[in-house]
Amino acid sequence: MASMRVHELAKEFDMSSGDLLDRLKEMKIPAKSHASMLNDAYVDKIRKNLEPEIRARAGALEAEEAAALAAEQEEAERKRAEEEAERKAAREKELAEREAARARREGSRSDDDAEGEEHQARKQAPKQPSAFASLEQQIASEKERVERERQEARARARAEKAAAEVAKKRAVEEALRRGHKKPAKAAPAPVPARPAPAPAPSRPKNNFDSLLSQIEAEKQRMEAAKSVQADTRAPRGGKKGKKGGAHQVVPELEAQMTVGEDRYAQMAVQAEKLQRDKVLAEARAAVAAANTHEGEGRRKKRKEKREAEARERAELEAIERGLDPSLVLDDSVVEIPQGASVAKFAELLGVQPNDVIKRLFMLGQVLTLTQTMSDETMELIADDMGRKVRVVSPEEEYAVVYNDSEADLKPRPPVVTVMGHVDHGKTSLLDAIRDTGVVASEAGGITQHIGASVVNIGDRQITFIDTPGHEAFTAMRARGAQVTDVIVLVVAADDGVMPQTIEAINHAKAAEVPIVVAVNKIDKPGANPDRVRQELTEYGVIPEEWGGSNMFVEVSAKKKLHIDDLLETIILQADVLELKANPDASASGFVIEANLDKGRGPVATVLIQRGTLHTGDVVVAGTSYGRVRALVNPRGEHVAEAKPADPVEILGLNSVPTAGDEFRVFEDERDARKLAEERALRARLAAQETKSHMSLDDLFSRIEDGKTTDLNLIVKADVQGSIEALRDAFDKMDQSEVRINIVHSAVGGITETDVTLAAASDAIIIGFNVRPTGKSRQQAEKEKVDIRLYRVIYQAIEDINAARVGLLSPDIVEEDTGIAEVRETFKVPKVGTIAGCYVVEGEIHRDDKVRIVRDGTVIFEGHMASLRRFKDDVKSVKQGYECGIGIEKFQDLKVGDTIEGYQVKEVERTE
Ligand SMILES: Nc1nc2c(ncn2[C@@H]2O[C@H](COP(=O)(O)OP(=O)(O)OP(=O)(O)O)[C@@H](O)[C@H]2O)c(=O)[nH]1
Repeated sequence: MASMRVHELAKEFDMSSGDLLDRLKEMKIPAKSHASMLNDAYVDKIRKNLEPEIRARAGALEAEEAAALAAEQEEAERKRAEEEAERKAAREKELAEREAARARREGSRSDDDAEGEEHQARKQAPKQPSAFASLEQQIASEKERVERERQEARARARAEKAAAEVAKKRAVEEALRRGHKKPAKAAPAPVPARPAPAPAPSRPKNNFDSLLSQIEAEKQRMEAAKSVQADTRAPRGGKKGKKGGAHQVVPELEAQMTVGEDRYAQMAVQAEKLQRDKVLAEARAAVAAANTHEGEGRRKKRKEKREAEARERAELEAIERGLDPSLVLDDSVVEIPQGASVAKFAELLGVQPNDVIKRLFMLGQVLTLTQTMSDETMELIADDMGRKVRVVSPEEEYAVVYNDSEADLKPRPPVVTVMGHVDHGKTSLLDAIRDTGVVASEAGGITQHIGASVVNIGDRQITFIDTPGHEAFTAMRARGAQVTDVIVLVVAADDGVMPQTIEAINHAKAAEVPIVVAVNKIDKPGANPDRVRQELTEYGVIPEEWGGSNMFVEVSAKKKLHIDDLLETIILQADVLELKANPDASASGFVIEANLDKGRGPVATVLIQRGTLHTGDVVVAGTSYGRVRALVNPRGEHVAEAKPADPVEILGLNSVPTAGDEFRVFEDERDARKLAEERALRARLAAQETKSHMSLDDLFSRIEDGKTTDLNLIVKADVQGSIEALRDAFDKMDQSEVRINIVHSAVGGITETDVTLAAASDAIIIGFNVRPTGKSRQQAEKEKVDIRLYRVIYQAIEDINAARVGLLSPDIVEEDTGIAEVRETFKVPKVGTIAGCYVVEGEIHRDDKVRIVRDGTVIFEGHMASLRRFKDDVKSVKQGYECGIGIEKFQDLKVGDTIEGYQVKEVERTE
């Protein structure tokens, strides 16, 4: 036996669910609502407990019903008898009255016998009442019949209802007895054979005052009945099924209607059927609605099921991949700063750093917590973890847009770059300008090379970028550093327009910078300034006096002729440009030169473009940052501030920035540090990412073998300008066969890290006026990293070009002999400085050429003046011995310097 719900059981017992719940409570059977499920045991117990009660109730109901029925029947009988008596009395009274009237009429007729035929006819009229009397009787009997039938129908309905109730109770008893889940379906509700008739038309009054009105009423009733009947037989086109339609046709019902059956009964049956249909229709609609609802519910459930399955799959996958499943379900994108360390990456993703390290290891990358991850690696690892990340560059993070109002802008000096063909006199002209300007008046002629100079003409200032030539200009521009307002194009009057003159014009035009032409060397006999003017017109540089827009000045750098004119012309050109900047803001600009100063540490010359820079300001310049310890102007003076277009040296940076780097003052030192460190990490990473192995000697054979098309270089130099110049030269090389990549470049000696990086990225190290420091040389030998040292750029370019075509075999090579370390220095009168040294490597010879290396940088090259052991001159000193060394024309030896001995040897070409 299955379980049942409370309401089902309540129905079985013909009681309300509430009542049953109360009883269940008494029986201590747990059930909360009508929908609560009752198990078999409880159902049995309930039945057992309630059976007597139900039985008794059914019995009581039966007796009660029988008594009520009897009383009702008795009452109906009594009423009927009363009515019958009333009717009889009325009829008798009426008959008596009629008899009396007739008697009266008989008496008067004997008095009126003499009246005529016509009168007789009229007199016969009183015979009419007898006809009406018959009709009256008919009406009365009809009314009587209707009333009787009505009474009988009522009694029958009551009896049937009582019988149905009794049957139902019996069924319940039967069910209880048989233990059925549900009682036998209760007898269908008896359809009253003769339900209450349709409302009768206005009932005639007992005294029948107006027979005509009664007749009329009867007619109306008949008509009404007829119309009802007609309606019930209306054509099938009727609005079948319309809610609330009282006279709809039910075809199956029509068939049920027997011709002889009482019309009212038929109508009642039909009404009931209609009612049932209506209920059914409503039920169907409700079911349909429920189905629709259920449909939606099902769809929703299906969707939820699908989602749950997908989630489950993702979770399983995550578990298989060793992930925290909850992370997989997180769709949000995490922003990670570029160059983030493993620890930072893990922290931002909210994952275990060990997990990240493990995954990195699986990818073949062995990184520690503090090591940085590349953009690609971060994305790979994140993807591996089922996460989404977006790598944000520091520039993006700290992006800033300057928006100065017109009122804040003040006039500023112009910034000028000198360009021109080789040997046309750029350097000489700059020197001449400096001599003309205030610098020339400085005592002792000490000039401070900071990468830019300032000259004053009256109360006007002009800033010159010291590095002449378009290489530096282009290199700066390539890095987004547009610092030049005016270009002075130097053209030798005796030589005219040459290839680099044209290049310079093109660069100036590309940068949309106006050109002032300095026709130089006019002191020379073969000088022809007009020819220069003429030639320049071909390249769109047209003198003002010829209707163009370019100002021309004829000068002699050597003889310092018309230098003032040139400066005034530059001022004029600047006035045309209306150069302005906001001086009342935090400073920003570009690094134009940077190096590592022996005594002062990292030094950067910056050109202020906006705002005013003060000592004590916190700045970021490329990957460097720091608080400005001192500001030095081009005259070597310490200044408290620098304004727009001022070049100034910054002391206090933590490292050497790169020429072309943007610099900016930060309010918060922590932000400055963060940006700089992130940039530095990114730079290191970029260097680390390139991997392969290379030597300049086998470049050609590799190209032939089709093994490589890349030449990776690490460039170290004493000044940034050399790096930029080399980079620019490489950019111009034909790279169709060999692509040259500078994977890392910096100012300073060649370190062990450089060698490691070179080994990792299969790069060659190129050094300009720098030397390997510490154990880097040994490491390079061990790792077979090719280190090439040069003094001039063109040698490096020549070598690389030669290597590309397999011609690399230098005629002359420098062979290192030995290295001595300066442990002490002595001032010897009339001789100069003598270094007390210790030979750490090889054997150093008296006739060796020497390099003096300090902090990895070659600070001097020359010859030995003396080599002594104790007081004796010796020819050589071997590793592990002490000696005294004097250097020709160099007295600045310091403890910690290394003296490298080498010999220049001719080597036969190997091709
Ligand atoms: N007669 C004469 N000689 C000049 C003049 N200006 C420069 N020179 C000479 O021209 C040569 C080249 O001068 P630089 O100033 O080195 O020329 P540059 O354009 O800087 O050369 P690079 O740096 O090699 O591109 C030097 O020997 C100068 O002395 C001048 O006005 N008259």
